[in-house]
Amino acid sequence: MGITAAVAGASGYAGGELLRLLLAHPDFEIGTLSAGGNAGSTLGEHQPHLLPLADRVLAETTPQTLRGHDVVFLALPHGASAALAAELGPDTVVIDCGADHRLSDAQAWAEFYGGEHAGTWAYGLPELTHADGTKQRAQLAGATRIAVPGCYPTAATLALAPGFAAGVLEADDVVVVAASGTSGAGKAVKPHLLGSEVMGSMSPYGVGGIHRHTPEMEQCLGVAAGQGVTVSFTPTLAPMARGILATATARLAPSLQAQLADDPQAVESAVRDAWGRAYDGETFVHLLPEGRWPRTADTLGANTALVQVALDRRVGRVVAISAIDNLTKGTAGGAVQSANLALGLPEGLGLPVAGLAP
Ligand SMILES: NC(=O)C1=CN([C@@H]2O[C@H](COP(=O)(O)OP(=O)(O)OC[C@H]3O[C@@H](n4cnc5c(N)ncnc54)[C@H](OP(=O)(O)O)[C@@H]3O)[C@@H](O)[C@H]2O)C=CC1
Ligand SMILES: CC(=O)N[C@@H](CCC(=O)OP(=O)(O)O)C(=O)O
Repeated sequence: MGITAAVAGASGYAGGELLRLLLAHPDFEIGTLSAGGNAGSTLGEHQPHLLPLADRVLAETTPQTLRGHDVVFLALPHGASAALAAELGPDTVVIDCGADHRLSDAQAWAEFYGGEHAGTWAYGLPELTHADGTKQRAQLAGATRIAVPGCYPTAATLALAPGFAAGVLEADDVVVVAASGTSGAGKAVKPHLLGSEVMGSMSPYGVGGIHRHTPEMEQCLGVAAGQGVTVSFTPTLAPMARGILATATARLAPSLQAQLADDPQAVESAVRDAWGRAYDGETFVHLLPEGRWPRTADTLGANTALVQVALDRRVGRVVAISAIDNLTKGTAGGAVQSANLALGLPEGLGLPVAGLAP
């Protein structure tokens, strides 16, 4: 008998991507599928691409329907997971795709989300490089409660963390601008996501340091730097269903700044080496060869992050770019990768590394 997995929020985008990946995973058996108002309908009505599960009836999302599985994946709106997880028993591995347990700073939670902070779970970004050179995956092995990162923080962190861990970047001048496909906003109907609004146009939103992923990026990069990092983040909406392209820039650390005029080549090598070291041997995060740039199309449907880094010599800034599929590495793929680690399975088991381009 395989490892039994329930998916709450199965009718949504994140839930659908979780099920696509779980269907291809050799060790998971898919148990309860649940939803909110759509409970009682079949999965096929909401996820027609998941043919093998089309006739499964969606249960209500309650502790009773989710109990009795080895793993429960929660792909629910913010605020729904704490009460459910409390009823699931300490031995059940709970993987939460929502934001409720990502932040360790209750004040940041109150400022960006409002309401009471539900507590902090192990942060599910295995490739996050810490200041001491270790990786976040060490904290996920055997964990029973895991918070899956937000999609933008996944992209921004994987782009910049190597530079902070290696001490080549300044912590107080980080700028991230990222473009996301519309599936990042979920399935619920929103006027600004109508096809006629999105097609043929790109638009910014959450401008001015107010997007709730800002403190999450600062938390991740702070772990990499071993000190506080401040980030100016601007999200934009792109006319595509999936994908995030994050462009992140940060000022060079003072020692490298000083070296720039005399020996720019040495500075460039120090920068490239930092990223090369961090991602050498990683299955899902790739530093591209020099001169090649990340494209969202190359990550579609794959649990990968493609990263490139360059030095802007003229202004002494490092430019790091990453591409992910927001629903795969940015949500469901990251969730399954973390579940593999929690359960002692090979980290990459069942996860795709090949994208869908063009
Ligand atoms: N989309 C993305 O790229 C990312 C999403 N996430 C997170 O994943 C979670 C799900 O997001 P996403 O799939 O995009 O959202 P969707 O709106 O597409 O799906 C939401 C799911 O939750 C269910 N649901 C809604 N309200 C309730 C409720 N009160 N009780 C039980 N179930 C409910 C819905 O069921 P019904 O159909 O019945 O309404 C649906 O299955 C969110 O926390 C999101 O922040 C994280 C990273 C990236
Ligand atoms: C395009 C778009 O709208 N994206 C979402 C982020 C998606 C994500 O990662 O969400 P959670 O933190 O909610 O899990 C947004 O900006 O709110």
